[in-house]
Amino acid sequence: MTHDEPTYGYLGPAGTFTQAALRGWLEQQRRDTAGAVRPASDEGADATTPAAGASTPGEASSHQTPSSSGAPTATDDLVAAALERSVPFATVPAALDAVRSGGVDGVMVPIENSVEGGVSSTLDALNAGAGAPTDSQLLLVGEVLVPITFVLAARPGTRAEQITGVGSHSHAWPQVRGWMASNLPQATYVPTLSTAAAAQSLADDAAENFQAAVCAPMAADVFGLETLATHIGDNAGAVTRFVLVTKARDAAGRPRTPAPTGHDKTTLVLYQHADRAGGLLELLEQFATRGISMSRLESRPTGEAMGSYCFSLDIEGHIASERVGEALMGLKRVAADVRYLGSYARADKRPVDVTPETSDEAFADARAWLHALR
Ligand SMILES: O=C(O)C(=O)C[C@]1(C(=O)O)C=C[C@@H](O)C=C1
Repeated sequence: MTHDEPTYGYLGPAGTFTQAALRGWLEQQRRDTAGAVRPASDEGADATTPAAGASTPGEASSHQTPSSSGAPTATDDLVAAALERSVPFATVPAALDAVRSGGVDGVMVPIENSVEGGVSSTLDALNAGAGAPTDSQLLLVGEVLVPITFVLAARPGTRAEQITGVGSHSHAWPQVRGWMASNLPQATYVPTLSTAAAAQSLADDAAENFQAAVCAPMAADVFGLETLATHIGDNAGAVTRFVLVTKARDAAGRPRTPAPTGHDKTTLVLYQHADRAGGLLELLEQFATRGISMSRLESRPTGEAMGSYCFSLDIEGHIASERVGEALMGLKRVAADVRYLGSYARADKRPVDVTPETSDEAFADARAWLHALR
């Protein structure tokens, strides 16, 4: 993009949880850059480098912090303006394509839910471009956690007994299945592209085979629906994790990986050479021997043949650290393909746990020792 201020996309329409995640990420960026205080790092973060994410769309600014009085501030205005410029996309692949083509600078997409697990469509769409030429590769540069609260919404005046179908996103429905079985057993599920898309169809009188939507409270507001029931999620603590995706390189050809913060994670996709006993163990050993903890691991079909899988995973630590770098080199030797999807700050800011024998210093000492022997 050539304009000064970045433009973001999200899985839309307005009122999705993904839009809420984008708002949360923009607010966090503004707080971080306004505060401009770097956390102490165990992973090579350097007090002179910009805060994580500042090299991504969102950009550093010297604007004031939000006021404690609650009065609107310049920071609030900037977030509101960024949201105003943001673009809804009907599907995750469409949103990622817009980043690749330069139509937007970054997009927020759902990747993992605490009840339903990985969002397969996102994992597959991210991986689809990861083996592509460098100029169309994508990079994860940040994450956001959003607590999920569902409502049942319908056109004003709709009565419960008139509801024979309920529209929602495929990841939302399993999170309310118990409530539906107890409260609307007659209703069948109708899949929609997002929770807010179901609400929008009702508002537009375009819903086919459903009279109510499972969506965020915000979507019911945006589309002028009546809320028939609140807090209908089966798990009150449900959380969805979203990631901000940009192009791997900016217009000047610089890599966009944000600087280490000391509380980073790295997302990878690994391919085995051939299915054989201990194949996955061989990949995971690369992390274990370097004291690297994993926070997500799932297998996804490669689509090439029955039983052919790759592994999508998140590990603790930043690619700039010695231990993660060494693990990636180890993987490069033993795996058929290693796809790096990004290193970025954890939303919960939990510091990476580094033991003395896996610290950057320990790796540097060992290398110096070997060098002296050779
Ligand atoms: O449909 C939405 O509102 C979304 O933002 C998508 C999505 C998802 O893909 O998991 C996000 C959070 C909820 O868990 C359900 C749906």
